[in-house]
Amino acid sequence: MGFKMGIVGLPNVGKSTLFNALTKTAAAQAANFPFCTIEPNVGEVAVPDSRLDKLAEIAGSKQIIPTRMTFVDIAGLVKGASKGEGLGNQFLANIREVDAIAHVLRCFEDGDVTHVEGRVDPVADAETIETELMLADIESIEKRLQGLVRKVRGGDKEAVQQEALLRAALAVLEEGKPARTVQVDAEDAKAWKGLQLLTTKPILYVCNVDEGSAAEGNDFSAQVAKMAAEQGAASVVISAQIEEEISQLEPDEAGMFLEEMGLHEAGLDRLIRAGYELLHLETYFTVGPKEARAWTIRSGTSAPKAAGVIHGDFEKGFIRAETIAYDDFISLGGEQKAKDAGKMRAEGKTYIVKDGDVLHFLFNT
Ligand SMILES: Nc1ncnc2c1ncn2[C@@H]1O[C@H](COP(=O)(O)OP(=O)(O)OP(=O)(O)O)[C@@H](O)[C@H]1O
Ligand SMILES: [Mg+2]
Repeated sequence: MGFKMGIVGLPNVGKSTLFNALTKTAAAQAANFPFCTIEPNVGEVAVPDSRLDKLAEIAGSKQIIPTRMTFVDIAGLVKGASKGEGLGNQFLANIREVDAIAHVLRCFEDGDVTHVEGRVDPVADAETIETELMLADIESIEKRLQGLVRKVRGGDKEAVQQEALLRAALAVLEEGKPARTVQVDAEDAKAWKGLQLLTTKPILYVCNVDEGSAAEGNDFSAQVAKMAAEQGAASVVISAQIEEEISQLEPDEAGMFLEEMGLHEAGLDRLIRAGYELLHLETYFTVGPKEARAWTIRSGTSAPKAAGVIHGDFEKGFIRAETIAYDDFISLGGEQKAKDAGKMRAEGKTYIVKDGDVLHFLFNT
């Protein structure tokens, strides 16, 4: 499965710098010129979770394997992109494939780093990008509606449902609002998601600030936070440049550096967690002497589906999940002690896995 966040924004705002920091590589070329990135860069990032270390310590696990999330560094978008300006709309398709958008906004002043609009104004930049995504959605909806005409006439149920959803999206888009403002009934949720409209993707605004503002943010990031709150979106403050420097350091060096900067944790950890929350993701654990491992599920996932994240056979042959809540595992001192205290539950097919559950699956082969 795996969840994907797309890093989106105007050219030269620090997207590739952020990507390199996240993936602790220099895989993406980051440089002070617009349209530096053309082909998307894809990387997997470990999701930080201190619970995993505690579980491993108690169980004496030899290996710790965090769960992962994919980030995609996408080429810069400009005004008119949906009409072929800049690098055009070829890479709007890259955005279509992601589950959520990390929208990087330039919140630093630096005369040496070119801003494509010649001024620093993150709220206006956000609107520019959102407008392009809305225009791209309108264009793709109009095309798709034409393609559906025949099937709808023929009474094809799926086509009728799609048409209704596309029209609902088009109505709000034509009022200048993103498609995510459409209220969708539960029975349409799956078809709605299947439309892959760009402006239905949840957004995390990433305020890329100067070094000195990494701890507290600045006026620009405050404006973004206000805008995000009005939209019901999330925002984080980060200095991509510093994060890239930190990502090159050894862990204890990085800790000292963070303290000097007045930061409690790397901004990247906050960003990854915010992405996780944005997608309503949760973690369960498998813990043994060999390894302690974290796995990602959507909140509300049943035990067999959760088992399927590890292996399809686990889902198909699912019998039950021996379950210990994280707090019980920790406070009682491990699996055996939790079992002795009657805190290991046998959960069946209808059990909804909870964040932090320590699971052991029993299955037929
Ligand atoms: N917080 C920051 N403070 C100062 N300079 C920064 C900051 N973040 C990034 N930069 C600089 O901005 C320039 C552009 O960065 P980067 O190449 O990451 O942008 P990009 O958004 O990927 O651009 P493109 O869309 O062209 O691929 C680089 O010179 C980088 O060092
Ligand atoms: Mg780039």
